[in-house]
Amino acid sequence: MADAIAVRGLVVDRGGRRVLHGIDATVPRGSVTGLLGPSGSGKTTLLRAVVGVQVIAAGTVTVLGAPAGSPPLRHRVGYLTQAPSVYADLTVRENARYFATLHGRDRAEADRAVADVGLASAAGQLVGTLSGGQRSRASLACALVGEPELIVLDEPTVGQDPVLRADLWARFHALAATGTTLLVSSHVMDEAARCDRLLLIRDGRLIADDTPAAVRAAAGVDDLDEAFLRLIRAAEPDPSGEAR
Ligand SMILES: Nc1ncnc2c1ncn2[C@@H]1O[C@H](COP(=O)(O)OP(=O)(O)OP(=O)(O)O)[C@@H](O)[C@H]1O
Repeated sequence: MADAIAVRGLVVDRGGRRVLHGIDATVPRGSVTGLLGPSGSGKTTLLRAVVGVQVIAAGTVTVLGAPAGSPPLRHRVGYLTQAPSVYADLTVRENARYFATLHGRDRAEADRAVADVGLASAAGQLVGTLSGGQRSRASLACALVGEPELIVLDEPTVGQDPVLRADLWARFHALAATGTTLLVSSHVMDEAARCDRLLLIRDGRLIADDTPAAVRAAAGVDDLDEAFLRLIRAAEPDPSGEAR
């Protein structure tokens, strides 16, 4: 199966500082791949490079066979940023229908996207009056409504309760089963366990690119939380300055 994303030697500087140090990674089509790592490790920067909104210093990012951010990808890639990107003065339904129109989708598809994120009962509510978690789901509906082939989600489940989180993950896997590729960043380890593959990043370097089972095996523990801690510690330089 061809890869949906191929990242080769990706180097990114932000604010005069190197934040990605030569990342090599692939994301298979039709999978849910989790991007995990401590705060500030470079997850959002990597996602920005994949959707083509990040200036890069070196390397290549190929998405669905084309250079990241190139015009043919505009309707093929969906991106959910951490900051909600919906219109506060429109209702949830109006937002979804607006984004649906941009992608040549009809009203029924917009309404289905709203229902899929559990917002059917708030469809007529102004986005500006929603809770933070609801607003983030309204953004998610707008990112999904065009049915892009690749969906890049930056912490889509922050602020959601456990039942909603489980529903959203079921939705992600249902999309992957139809051939859609999802790349999802998260801080939450129980979400890592739900992924087909994991990319673990620390200080701008990839320290694991594998299945959850292989990550557990590599660390020698069953608990994914503990496995990540071990892999992160193993990648830390020891006091003599040598990598362990
Ligand atoms: N606009 C910016 N200007 C300068 N430095 C930035 C900018 N945005 C991010 N950085 C720095 O780049 C590094 C990586 O940030 P990034 O947002 O990619 O991390 P992250 O893993 O997504 O973090 P979090 O989990 O907290 O969202 C951090 O050190 C951050 O301070």
